[in-house]
Amino acid sequence: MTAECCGYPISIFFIVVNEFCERFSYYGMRAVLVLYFRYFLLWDDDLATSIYHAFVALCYLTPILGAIIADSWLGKFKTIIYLSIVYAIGQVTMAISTIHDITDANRDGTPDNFTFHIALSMLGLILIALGTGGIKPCVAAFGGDQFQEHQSRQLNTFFSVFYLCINAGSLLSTLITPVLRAQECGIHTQQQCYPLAFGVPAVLMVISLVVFIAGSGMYVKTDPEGNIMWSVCKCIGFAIKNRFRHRSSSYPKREHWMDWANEKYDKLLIAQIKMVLKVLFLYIPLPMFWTLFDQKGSRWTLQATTMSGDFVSILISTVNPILILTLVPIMDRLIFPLIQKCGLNFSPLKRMTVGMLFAAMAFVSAALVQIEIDKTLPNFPSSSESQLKVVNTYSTTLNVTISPNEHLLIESFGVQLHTSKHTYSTISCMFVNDFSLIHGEQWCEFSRKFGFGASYTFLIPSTVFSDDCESITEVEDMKPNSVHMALQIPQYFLITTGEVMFSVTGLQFSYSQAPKNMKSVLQAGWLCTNAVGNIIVLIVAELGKLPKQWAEYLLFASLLVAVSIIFSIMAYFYTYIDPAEIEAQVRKEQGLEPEEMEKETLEMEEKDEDQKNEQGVKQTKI
Ligand SMILES: N[C@@H](Cc1ccccc1)C(=O)N[C@@H](Cc1ccccc1)C(=O)O
Repeated sequence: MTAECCGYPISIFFIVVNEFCERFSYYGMRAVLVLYFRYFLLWDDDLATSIYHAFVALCYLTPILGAIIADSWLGKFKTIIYLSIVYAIGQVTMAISTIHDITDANRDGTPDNFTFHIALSMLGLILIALGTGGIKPCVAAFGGDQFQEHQSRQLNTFFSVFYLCINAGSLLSTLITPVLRAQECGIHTQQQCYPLAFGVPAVLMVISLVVFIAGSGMYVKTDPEGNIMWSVCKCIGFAIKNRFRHRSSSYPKREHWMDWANEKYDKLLIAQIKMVLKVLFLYIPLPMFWTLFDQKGSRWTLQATTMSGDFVSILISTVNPILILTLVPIMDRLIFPLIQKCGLNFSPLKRMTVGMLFAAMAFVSAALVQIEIDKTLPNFPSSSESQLKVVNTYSTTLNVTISPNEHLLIESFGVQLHTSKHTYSTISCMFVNDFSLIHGEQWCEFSRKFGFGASYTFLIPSTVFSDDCESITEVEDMKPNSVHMALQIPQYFLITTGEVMFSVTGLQFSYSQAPKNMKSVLQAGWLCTNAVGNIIVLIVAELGKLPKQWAEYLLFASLLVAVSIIFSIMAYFYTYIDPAEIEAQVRKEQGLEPEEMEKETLEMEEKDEDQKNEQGVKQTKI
């Protein structure tokens, strides 16, 4: 009997606090990682972003490893502890790699041995990816394991609270770590304080581990039932081989292709594999959601840089977790119960489909914003056009006539331009920051705010020597960004609503539909859909760019709508199961008690090994 508080096992308190600290550590480190590559290691933008994305992709591929270790070998509890130690070591290594004084022998403020810092930070990142990815499927599943059968309502709430903790941790850290980086620190010279920005996430990871260990006495710990993944692979392999051997029509068909493993494998194992495969099959269309979701970190951020408004980076990194913290309680307490009261069955798979549609709507909204932005952007000559700029420095308007040419993109400044068809009146080029102009002995102070995205030309006549700064003419060649960033709020709102419906539900669904001994594996499968989604972003969005950004947004929205239709059809044919009930039923059919079942599986494995050994002996004799 586990200790309870308000119907919840007390042990989950340690698990959610552990998750909060771990996510603080992960997102905090991620928030300053590209800056570290760019300004500490002095990598160019391309290298910095490529290594960053490679690291993120690795973080979502390692869950499979963690799940196999947990379900087949160490169990979830020990896997979380061991991999958290690896993770904490990785964070500490990363923090040490950012101390410039270690190799700054000449004390000029820059490291003298970049190879040392690069090697150490890469080692740190590999350990972090192994740790964060490895424990990810285990922590959610381990949290679920703490609940008993009568606590199914609390179990669903747990996954929502778990998601809230993730976002509270990520929100705080993405706000705090950039501020820590902006501090100055150092032994010989004062530099931007990367050791502090990476050190705090390292401390949080250690705290996360300590909190998890502190709850040790209270957890429900399930031991792994032998090397389950190996047994699963062998069983599937045998079913395929056996089916192939009996492909002639004289053999009667079987209900499921996995039933071809009946001759050799335990019925319970076969039933469990069927449950897992059914869910994994359902996951096939899901990466498309993440393909859209993950573009908010790339495409949408770039879109924001062409808009007006301050605090771009802070807004971008915090809007998602802030919305999650607001929307999860609203959905759980208000929207879902209301839908239920209306007599509608809003099942998990329906929620996920609606989540996809919300993400598609977010992209339609992004496309509309893009169209507005495009209207304000300057015209640049295409590869088949030429551009002509005419600048008039006289104080009176000049008339210039140009013979018509359809390939000529004409801009003119202080000039009435006549072609046979149109009259143009525009402007040209170039300073984008506050500056002082020095001309001989004369200073002309320009102190004004230049709008982002704008381009200016300052025309300085020779008369400027006669103390006449006023005669300098300012021409605004390109207008500053004028579409306000607030227009992005609807798309962020829609995608986050989609995330709550899709991701929180997916987490619950993956847990509830998995057999007891494969909970982590299905969580890892769920996380893999995200890794695949990221890979699709890299392939489709990077290689196959459409000429117009809004068209690309609409293309992604249409693809997701198509995928959500396919998913809804697949979901229609999916029957929700209670894995524990099916397992009990199979056991009953076999007339076996649970312990006997385990014994039988072991005997089967031993027989298998003996057969192999025998064959080996025979072969040596021949
Ligand atoms: N909403 C995200 C966290 C986030 C924080 C700051 C900026 C963007 C996102 C979230 O809850 N992530 C979860 C679930 C998840 C989502 C996508 C891929 C894997 C897991 C997380 O565990 O980090």
